[in-house]
Amino acid sequence: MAESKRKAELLPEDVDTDDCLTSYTYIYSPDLLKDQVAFITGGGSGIGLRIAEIFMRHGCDTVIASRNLDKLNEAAKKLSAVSGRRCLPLCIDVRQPDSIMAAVDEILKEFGRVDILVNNAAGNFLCPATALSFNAFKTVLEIDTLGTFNTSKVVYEKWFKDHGGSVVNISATLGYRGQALQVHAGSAKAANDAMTKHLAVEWGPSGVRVNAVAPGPISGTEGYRRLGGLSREAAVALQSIPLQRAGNKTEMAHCALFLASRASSYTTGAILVADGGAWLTSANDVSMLLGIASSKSARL
Ligand SMILES: CC/C=C\C/C=C\C/C=C\C/C=C\C/C=C\C/C=C/C=C/C(=O)SCCNC(=O)CCNC(=O)[C@H](O)C(C)(C)COP(=O)(O)OP(=O)(O)OC[C@H]1O[C@@H](n2cnc3c(N)ncnc32)[C@H](O)[C@@H]1OP(=O)(O)O
Ligand SMILES: NC(=O)C1=CN([C@@H]2O[C@H](COP(=O)(O)OP(=O)(O)OC[C@H]3O[C@@H](n4cnc5c(N)ncnc54)[C@H](OP(=O)(O)O)[C@@H]3O)[C@@H](O)[C@H]2O)C=CC1
Repeated sequence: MAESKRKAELLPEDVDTDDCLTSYTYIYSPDLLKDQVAFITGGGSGIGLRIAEIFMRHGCDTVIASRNLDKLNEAAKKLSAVSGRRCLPLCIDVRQPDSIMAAVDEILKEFGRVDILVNNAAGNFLCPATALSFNAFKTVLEIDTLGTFNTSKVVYEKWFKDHGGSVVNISATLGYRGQALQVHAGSAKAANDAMTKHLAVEWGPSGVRVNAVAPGPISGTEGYRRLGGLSREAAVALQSIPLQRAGNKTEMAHCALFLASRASSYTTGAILVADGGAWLTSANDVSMLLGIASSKSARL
């Protein structure tokens, strides 16, 4: 098969824009999430923004929530324009349970329901353990792990407990084999994978499914830029991934859509690995591939 054809098949329409897609071809029924409401943390940028867009293109209204309200307001306008659905931007810090409680009260007042929670908010940077301050490790744990628990608990208690629902956590395969410069994020995401399974068991009887998507390197995102994805070395390193490329945001949104929707109605406690096979190969240490030295004082 010609190389160009093979690559074209691997890459669904996507451009590494920080914006919404200019065109979209449906894989699932356009009505898959019709009239549902999704609450997406960190939905104003990157993977979260694309998840919001794809959900809205499938008939869903969304709430996008994070710390920067200006960014969210701008994103919400664009999302509504491309989808014709409603998007409510709300300011929250997932480390602050009070801010989540206020947001969920607002969602229930505005929409009268919430069907899907996507725990996408996270923080990460490359840093060797010796240079990582106690507060830096704590901060990443607080955003990624406590933030996921805080948001899940509030949504469960205020709505899912009595009405059922679907939780989708955005994890990462970066720590599956262990990696230098990533002890904070790898530990946080590993805890989240455990949390996914625990909550799936505990909340299943209430009709709540809890699943996770575990991405590898996803282009056109802050995470990709922060971890060196735009470097020349990364272009070479990406060839060590079995699918020989980075993933894209639309591909992650399709995984989240599958797990959020009735397409996966008998699936709970699952972690859907979407990393092109990256973690299966031995050469998957980002710092090693990018030639980043893990010196005692390095701060990247
Ligand atoms: C991408 C690689 C490409 C190619 C490689 C090719 C092949 C690889 C093959 C396989 C690999 C497979 C997979 C890996 C690939 C990709 C994995 C990507 C994972 C991405 C995960 C993400 O989470 S991405 C999300 C990115 N977005 C963000 O981080 C935005 C949000 N972030 C923030 O708000 C901040 O950065 C924050 C997390 C620090 C929180 O901010 P705030 O609450 O304001 O906290 P601060 O007060 O600023 O800081 C708190 C303490 O943290 C210290 N700190 C801050 N920044 C750094 C840093 N850069 N280094 C070290 N320490 C830092 C800060 O000093 C504070 O500590 P003190 O002790 O000083 O108080
Ligand atoms: N990009 C990649 O290659 C990979 C990404 N992932 C995961 O995908 C998800 C999205 O990452 P990506 O799109 O790259 O990065 P982004 O930086 O675009 O997304 C992170 C979002 O989290 C929000 N956020 C951060 N801290 C908080 C907080 N305390 N409270 C509320 N919201 C917060 C940010 O908004 P604001 O600043 O307004 O608060 C931002 O919108 C993350 O869970 C990440 O770990 C996993 C593997 C690979």
